[in-house]
Amino acid sequence: MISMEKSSQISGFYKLPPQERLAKVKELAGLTDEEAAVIGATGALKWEQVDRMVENVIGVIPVPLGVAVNFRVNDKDYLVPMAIEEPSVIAAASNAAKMAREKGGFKTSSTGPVMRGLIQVTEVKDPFSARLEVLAAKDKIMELANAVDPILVKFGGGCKDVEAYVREVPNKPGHTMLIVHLIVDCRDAMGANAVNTMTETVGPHIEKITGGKVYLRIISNLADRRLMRAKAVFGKEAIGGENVVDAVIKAYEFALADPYRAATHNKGIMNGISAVTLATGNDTRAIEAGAHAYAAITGTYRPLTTYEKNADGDLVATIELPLAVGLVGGATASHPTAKANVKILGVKTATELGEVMAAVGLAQNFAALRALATEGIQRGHMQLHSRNVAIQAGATGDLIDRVAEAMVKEKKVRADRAKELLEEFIKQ
Ligand SMILES: CC(C)(COP(=O)([O-])OP(=O)([O-])OC[C@H]1O[C@@H](n2cnc3c(N)ncnc32)[C@H](O)[C@@H]1OP(=O)([O-])[O-])[C@@H](O)C(=O)NCCC(=O)NCCSC(=O)C[C@@](C)(O)CC(=O)[O-]
Ligand SMILES: NC(=O)C1=CN([C@@H]2O[C@H](COP(=O)(O)OP(=O)(O)OC[C@H]3O[C@@H](n4cnc5c(N)ncnc54)[C@H](OP(=O)(O)O)[C@@H]3O)[C@@H](O)[C@H]2O)C=CC1
Repeated sequence: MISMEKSSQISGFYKLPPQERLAKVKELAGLTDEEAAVIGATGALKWEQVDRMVENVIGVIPVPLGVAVNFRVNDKDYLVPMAIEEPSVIAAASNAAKMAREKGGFKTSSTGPVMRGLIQVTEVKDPFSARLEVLAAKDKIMELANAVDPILVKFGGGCKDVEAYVREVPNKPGHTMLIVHLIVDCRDAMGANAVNTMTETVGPHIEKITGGKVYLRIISNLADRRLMRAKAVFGKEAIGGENVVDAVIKAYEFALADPYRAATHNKGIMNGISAVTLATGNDTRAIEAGAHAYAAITGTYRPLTTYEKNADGDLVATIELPLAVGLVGGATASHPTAKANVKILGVKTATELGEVMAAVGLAQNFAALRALATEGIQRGHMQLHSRNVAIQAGATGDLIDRVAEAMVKEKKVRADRAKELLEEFIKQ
């Protein structure tokens, strides 16, 4: 925190070289040499690379990168890079993927890499008539949109359709807006820049057609035309018996019945999906926004997965959610670690990436539900979290594992106990 007598108003901060910004922040925030050095350790990334990725750069914050194993998706094996700070997530994904293999792993499908670009048209006198005029001018609108992205069109993508909706403004009864949607196939791009450019390009033409005033022109993160689906059958014996099948179904029903539980259920899914999103340099906020908006698309917030029992008594699990991820554009192609991670994964298209991510989300959710509905989450999770607790208590070297193991054995994974154990071990 900056002390009271120092101001955070620093005009031109962004014009400084990153190391000078770091020095300034060090002075203002009273960082030690060691703290400043940690922030400034850019590792394999060069200062000029990070400085061009975002603004006001002073360093990097490395996040652990792990690889989930055992994934078999559509009869192909994948190593899944996951960037995440939370322990037990990667172990859990690998655990579920191992159990899924017995019945063939994951089967996936999708609706293709299609996004919606939104154009808000206000002050339209006759919105229902204007809507029809927009739809009638669809070909011209698509032509204008596609003219600004010939590369996307060359790859088979581009604006493919136009939709239009008259929306009532809830806090102003009787007051409407016309919302025009550009339906854009983004191929291997996430598509935000491409779609936003298209919406801005066609804006003036939409004003001409409708006689209204165009305001916002922006992609929608509720990517309901870019749905990724995955399914797996977990054999009852492989997961611990028919009672475990029933227990997982009950856990799912809890999420169906109660939005408070559904939020945590979906958080567990996103543990896996966000970790792959980050590892591949994709936009974690776009993915999270899309997933949670889709979970609430019926008006009730619901789990993104389903669980049921088949005729053999095995557990059948499915997932469906929007996943707007790309292999070109954004940081996906500019961040060297993201590029290497895509190589580890071995996906060739953005849709293949999205489908594998759906499988990871399903695996993650199943592992968590199985643990929650049987022994509880803490045994597996806390066992792995115990090392963090030991480090927080000041343990280093061999002492980290000794303190962690002792806490797990005692079933007391707590900071105060870690400190006590550490003191005991140091005295010995
Ligand atoms: C943690 C496990 C996997 C232990 O599970 P276990 O039964 O002790 O594992 P196992 O010894 O039988 O091993 C099975 C496989 O799991 C993997 N595995 C096993 N251990 C490791 C490890 N140390 N490091 C890496 N991988 C590991 C590994 O692939 C292994 O296969 P093998 O290599 O032996 O052929 C299990 O208890 C589990 O799946 N727990 C679920 C944990 C979880 O979901 N964590 C997420 C964080 S909690 C949260 O944020 C979400 C939540 C829970 O709130 C969501 C919700 O409420 O729905
Ligand atoms: N609401 C949101 O989610 C928003 C997100 N963003 C950000 O936008 C970025 C993603 O935008 P995006 O449009 O994907 O990125 P880019 O604009 O960087 O990349 C997409 C472009 O790459 C070119 N391209 C080359 N090969 C292909 C191919 N095989 N498939 C598709 N396109 C190809 C296309 O044409 P060309 O070469 O002509 O450009 C395409 O327009 C992310 O950084 C995201 O964080 C930005 C605004 C809002």
